[in-house]
Amino acid sequence: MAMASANVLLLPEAGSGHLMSLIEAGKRLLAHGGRGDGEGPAVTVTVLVVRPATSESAAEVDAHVGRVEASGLGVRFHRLPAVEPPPMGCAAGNVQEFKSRYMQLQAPHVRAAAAELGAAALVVDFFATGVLDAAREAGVPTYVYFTSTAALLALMLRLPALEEEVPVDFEEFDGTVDVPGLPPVPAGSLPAFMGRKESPNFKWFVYHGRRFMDADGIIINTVAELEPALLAAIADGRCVPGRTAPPLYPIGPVLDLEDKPSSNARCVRWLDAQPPASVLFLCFGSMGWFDAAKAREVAAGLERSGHRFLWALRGPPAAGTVHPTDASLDELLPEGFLERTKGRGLVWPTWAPQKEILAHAAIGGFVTHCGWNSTLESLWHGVPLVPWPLYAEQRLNAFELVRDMGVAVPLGVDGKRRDSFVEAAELERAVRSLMDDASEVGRKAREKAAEMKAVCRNAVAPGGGSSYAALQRLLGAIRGGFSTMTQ
Ligand SMILES: COc1cc(-c2[o+]c3cc(O)cc([O-])c3cc2O[C@@H]2O[C@H](CO)[C@H](O)[C@H](O)[C@H]2O)cc(OC)c1O
Ligand SMILES: O=c1ccn([C@@H]2O[C@H](COP(=O)(O)OP(=O)(O)O)[C@@H](O)[C@H]2O)c(=O)[nH]1
Repeated sequence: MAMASANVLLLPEAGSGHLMSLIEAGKRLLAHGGRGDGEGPAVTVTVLVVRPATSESAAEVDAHVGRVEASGLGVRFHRLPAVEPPPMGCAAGNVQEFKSRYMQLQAPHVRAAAAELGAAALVVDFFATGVLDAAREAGVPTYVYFTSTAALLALMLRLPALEEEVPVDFEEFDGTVDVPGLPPVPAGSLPAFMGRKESPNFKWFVYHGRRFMDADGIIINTVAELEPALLAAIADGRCVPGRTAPPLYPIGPVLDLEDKPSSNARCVRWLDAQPPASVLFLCFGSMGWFDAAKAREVAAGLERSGHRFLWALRGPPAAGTVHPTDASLDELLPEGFLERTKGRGLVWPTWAPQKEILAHAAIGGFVTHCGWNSTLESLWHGVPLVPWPLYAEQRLNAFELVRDMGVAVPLGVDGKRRDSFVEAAELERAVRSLMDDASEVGRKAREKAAEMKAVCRNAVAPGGGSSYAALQRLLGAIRGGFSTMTQ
């Protein structure tokens, strides 16, 4: 008798960044799934869409879901009923708690959807471990999809023990923290929201760290060869001694890398006229923005460095929103800056076509907020980095890029006394150290980035690649569990 397709349900966090990443992973499952032994595909993928709590986020999610639906790739969508958000806004300081509680409230609807849609497996965002029990009760094997690094995963697995081991709050701790697989991590490189142990955000990350161990597997957007020591430490049980970690599936880089027609944006055309590897690109993710005080330091640092640059500069979000606005250059930049740097620099005051820019031969370095997607995009194109972390887990990413992977040169960011502030002289120093031909530090970072480009591309190559193989193992596990369920 022919076997039915295994329907894999995906539960992304209710916002567009994590949703896009999980949908990309879903596309890979579909593409690798192949044909079943009947007429249809071996695997189908259905995204459970959680209604975001804000209208800003809902509009983004609707737009992205609409695009994927229209693409005809076969990803299906199932909208979960609306739930009343937890009684708190998305105010600064409680974001991790809000996301975790909001996802936990979806549990009854996830269980109902699993029954209605006939789930072979459920893959949940890392903010959604609060639905694991409901999935287990419904008898559905459940995997966590981790959108960030193996370093953050190792830290979160270690967090319940670290909470006991470190006698004070991390924000008051001057020492280093042991994350197996990383050099000792200075407390200042831990995510800021982990600063106080009594904060709900910290407690939720401890909770998620514990719950990851209950999953049937952890799918992670990294490449085995990018973070080998960390993945080995997790798999060998060094993060949670005495317990066997769930199987790990490093399937990255999970990025939307399809060839798209050129955007023909003016900033890309401007790059066409620049020499190879001569331009420094500065861009700070979907939520990074600068006030005039910070922007003036950047302008002065770039001007004094003498290097070419393309700077995607955004201004503060409008009241009640999280996304930056287009920059008002007159308000943010020092007088005369644009005239003085004309020809060797371009300030781009709106959303930039980042992937196309990083792919351009003129780009020689990237000053980044260290968002993990931006980092992977940079490595995919072999572009070395200058890390300027701003929010979420980015301080840890910055530490790993410099100290572990060696693909970045260090930048002194004052995150303790001043909110991620960088002095002009420090930026100038870091830019020179990456971009000057004579810089030994820069040469090493460029070499490492080129090595990582090869690593990323080899990983997804059909047949021998490590990410390709991890996807095959994952599909085998899902299909194997499914055939047992349907016998
Ligand atoms: C990784 O730790 C955190 C990530 C986030 C976070 O959450 C998030 C939620 C959304 O609904 C939409 C988003 O765009 C988004 C982005 C985001 O941070 C970025 O996530 C990327 C992965 O997709 C990547 O890891 C970047 O480095 C992050 O900057 C939020 C958070 O606390 C609020 C985290 O601790
Ligand atoms: O001006 C911009 C800013 C960001 N991005 C894209 O937005 C994503 C940002 O994801 P990341 O994980 O780096 O950071 P986040 O914005 O989620 O903090 C990446 O794919 C970038 O290419 C972009 O295309 N243009």
